[in-house]
Amino acid sequence: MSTRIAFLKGHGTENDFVIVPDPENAVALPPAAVAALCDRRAGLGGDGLLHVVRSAAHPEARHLAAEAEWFMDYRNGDGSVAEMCGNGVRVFARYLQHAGYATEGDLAVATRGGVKTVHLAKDGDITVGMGRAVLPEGEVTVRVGERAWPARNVNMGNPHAVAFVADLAHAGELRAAPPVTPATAYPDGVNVEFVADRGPRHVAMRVHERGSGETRSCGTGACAVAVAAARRDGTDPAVTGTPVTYTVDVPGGTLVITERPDGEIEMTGPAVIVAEGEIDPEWWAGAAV
Ligand SMILES: N[C@@H](CCC[C@H](N)C(=O)O)C(=O)O
Repeated sequence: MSTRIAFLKGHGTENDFVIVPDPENAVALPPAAVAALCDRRAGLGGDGLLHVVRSAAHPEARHLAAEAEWFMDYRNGDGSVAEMCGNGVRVFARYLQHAGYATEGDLAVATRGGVKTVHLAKDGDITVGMGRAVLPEGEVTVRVGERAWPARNVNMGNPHAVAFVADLAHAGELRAAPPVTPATAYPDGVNVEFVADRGPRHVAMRVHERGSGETRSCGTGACAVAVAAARRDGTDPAVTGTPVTYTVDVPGGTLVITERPDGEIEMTGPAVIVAEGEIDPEWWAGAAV
């Protein structure tokens, strides 16, 4: 008898994900199978995949099982592994609520970027504690065609290069990853954000995600942008002693990011479950080869 594999589809500010619930870590998900599921024409389609596993059942998260029952095994659309996904962790929590594994209140979720606390309300937006940003020394440069911008290196568990631009259209079509130099700043690749001002503590961004291409939102990217904007604007909460909140418009909606004087960052935004079903076993048999 063939294995039946369940899936759901969800999104957070239109950063969309295939969700594979697999509490006991019984489903093999090689990169080719992930890429096939995320394919927008021949698969289900998604910027990435959320593999929902009990921490105790996953070798990368077993040590976190006492802190967080669930592990977000996040994969990019090309099948590569990433440390963290800010929109993904909200959608992950929404799935746990939808499936009856979580109720209202605070929920700890293990990720490769550490344990994150998600605040679940009955409905409405979801807030997640994203932890602290790390800002490696040294400027980096982002290039698109003839244009080049100095950019801020911000690590939100995953790597980002944040470039402030006069016009988001200057990022062009973003069909390929924009070159970022020096390459040594990002040995594992980088997510690139282009940011334009919209008003006081209000910016808009576009993003080219490592392993996914241009997406309509990136939660860790929006946090990196808020952190870079606060340093640029003189509102760094570690310096002023006052929390600062930035509204970050993305092509798929709006995220609200607050950084506190101790460096802790909270992000609030929507998380939606769109559909659920079962993967055709015959298709699945061919997907991973
Ligand atoms: N869309 C995500 C980030 C997903 C991972 C990223 N592509 C990477 O490789 O680091 C988010 O919402 O944070």
